[in-house]
Amino acid sequence: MAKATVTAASRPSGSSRPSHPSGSSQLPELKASWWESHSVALASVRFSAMARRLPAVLRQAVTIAWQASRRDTVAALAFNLLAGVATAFGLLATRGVLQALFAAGPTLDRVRAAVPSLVVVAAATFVRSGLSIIAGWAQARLEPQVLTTAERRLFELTTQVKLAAFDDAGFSDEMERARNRGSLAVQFLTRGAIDLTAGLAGLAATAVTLALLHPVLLGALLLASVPAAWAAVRAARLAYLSNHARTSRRRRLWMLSDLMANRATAAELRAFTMRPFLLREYDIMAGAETRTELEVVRRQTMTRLVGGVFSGVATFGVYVALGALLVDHRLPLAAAGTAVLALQAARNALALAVTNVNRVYEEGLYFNDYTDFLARAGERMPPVTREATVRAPASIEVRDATLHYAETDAPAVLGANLTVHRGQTIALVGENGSGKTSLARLIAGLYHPDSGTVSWDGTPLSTVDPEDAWQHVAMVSQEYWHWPFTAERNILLGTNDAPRDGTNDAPRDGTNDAPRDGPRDAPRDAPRDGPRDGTNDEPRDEPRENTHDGLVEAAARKAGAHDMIAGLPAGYDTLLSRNFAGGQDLSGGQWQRLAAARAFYRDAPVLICDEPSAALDARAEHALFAALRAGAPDRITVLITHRLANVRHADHIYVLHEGHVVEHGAHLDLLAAGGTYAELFALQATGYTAA
Ligand SMILES: Nc1ncnc2c1ncn2[C@@H]1O[C@H](COP(=O)(O)OP(=O)(O)OP(=O)(O)O)[C@@H](O)[C@H]1O
Repeated sequence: MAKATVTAASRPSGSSRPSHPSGSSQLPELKASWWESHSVALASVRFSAMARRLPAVLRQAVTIAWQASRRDTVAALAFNLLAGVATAFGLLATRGVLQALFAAGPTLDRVRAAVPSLVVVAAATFVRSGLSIIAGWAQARLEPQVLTTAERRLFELTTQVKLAAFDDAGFSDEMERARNRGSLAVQFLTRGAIDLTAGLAGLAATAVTLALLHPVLLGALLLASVPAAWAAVRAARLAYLSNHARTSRRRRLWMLSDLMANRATAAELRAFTMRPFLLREYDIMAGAETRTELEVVRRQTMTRLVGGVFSGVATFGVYVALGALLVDHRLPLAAAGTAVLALQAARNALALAVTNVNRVYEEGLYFNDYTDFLARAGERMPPVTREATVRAPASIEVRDATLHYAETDAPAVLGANLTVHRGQTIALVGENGSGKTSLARLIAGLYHPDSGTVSWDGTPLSTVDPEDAWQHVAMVSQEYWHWPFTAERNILLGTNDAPRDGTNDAPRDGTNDAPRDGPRDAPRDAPRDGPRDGTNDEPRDEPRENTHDGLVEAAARKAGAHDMIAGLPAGYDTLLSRNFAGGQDLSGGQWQRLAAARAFYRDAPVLICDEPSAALDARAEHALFAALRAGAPDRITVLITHRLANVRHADHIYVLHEGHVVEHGAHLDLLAAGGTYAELFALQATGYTAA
């Protein structure tokens, strides 16, 4: 039996409370993220800088569209460009029509002379419409593919970045922006880029026509475009800046709305009469939000007004130039008539182009958040270290391990040392915040220590692909998620077995090397003995060890969850989420049983149980620990619990205080040592024995 060791540790000092100014929100200010200064700088660029930026944004949009579908990208761009060419043909043919009509001679002869050009005009109009429709079709096909590509890329990274990334306060903000707006921006940007192409193609067509009619008209057209483009870009920038400034307020509003209209908070909200406080917070946030929005709308309207006035003046100037050329006899009447039509078409094309310059610029800013997040997340990927591989470990050794979470001063774990062999159970105990969960995360390879090592069979986890290690870990964590899947899928989570409902996770190789009693890959539609809806006449007393269903059921039984699941309306097939039609919810203890069943099903050689019985009733707790003890000889078990009666069977107990291991040893040795463990144990025991 190991000797108990007791070391000294200092006690925590007192804490101070933040004070809140009265009359303002009592919710603390959300922290600014790294990207804020970056994107403010980006959003306040001048018109010229924006124009320089557009090609790069467009190139990025086309690149992502290209990745989504080459065929549709080419089709959308090419058909829009061809439609522009058809527009130019149509306009030039119009000049032929007007020339023929304005020529001298009898009306019938003039009309006859105009017919060939009229046919070209009609054909050009027909072709242009057809090309635009096909381009629109390609664009409509492209957009959902682009969105899927962008989202898929995002989720590939968010599910793979180091767990430590989530401890960075800015990361969730960045992720939210990229997820909520950034991915959508990719779709809008693609739409904007293609519409901009269409607008520019139309503009180019009319510009070519005007240049052929008279070069001066081209200059006039360009001059007329500037005010409208300026107004559009400025309005977009105002919208972006206001949106950007409102992010943290909107998040708070969202949080408040979730607190006030949520089943989970409804009871506590009432019992603690929190309604006035929450409504007041809402009023403060929503009031500020509305004021900001109204101010933005006012400034946008002013901008558009100024842009409109200048645009009108510029257009008037163009018509004056046209009139002067006509009076000067430097432009024939037919050409002047064509120029009027071309200018009309140019105005439409310009409106399309300007609207989409606006959109592309604005979406480009959001898109930038998306690409920046991808880059930032890419930096936080686990290192691709395949120097070594790990198999189911026979021993785990922690040497002088220290762990600091991001942006915290005090280490969560400080110089921890422990060794555990297969067949052993170690228990981590200590006060709240003493570092138990953090140490368990190090053991599981979810975090790597800042200094020191965690080795499995002598291989440091920092040198292996983390997924290699996680395949050998099962975890009943303190804060397990209520996965909105069926009861069965909740037990199967993350394993390579296919559920009967076909919502299988992507298969992973070698989920578990440890031999199991029965096959884990039984076919999805393996014959079932009877209904699983809980109305079965013949209760399934004996698990069918060698079938897929049998293994799920056996795990549920070990966790004391089978009877509960069998009693659900559709048994193992019951959806455990009230968000779905026919979905059910479970009590806290029932969810915890399910979490334990998941760990038993995974049957991994390393089992981490972090407060696995916190919500269980006494009988269920007793059964759970009996099941854990029964499986202990085949695995390494790490047990964290505040109920010390449950750790007395552990082979070795580690007592933590402020990240230090301050005592360790077997139960009886620690009692004999008379340290913190003995004190806490006696305290709990008194609770049961006191009269
Ligand atoms: N993700 C995190 N980011 C920053 N600090 C964290 C994080 N997780 C834990 N901590 C801090 O690290 C310290 C140790 O936390 P840990 O969860 O390991 O304690 P614990 O002993 O498991 O506590 P409990 O008994 O309450 O579960 C605490 O001070 C906690 O505030």
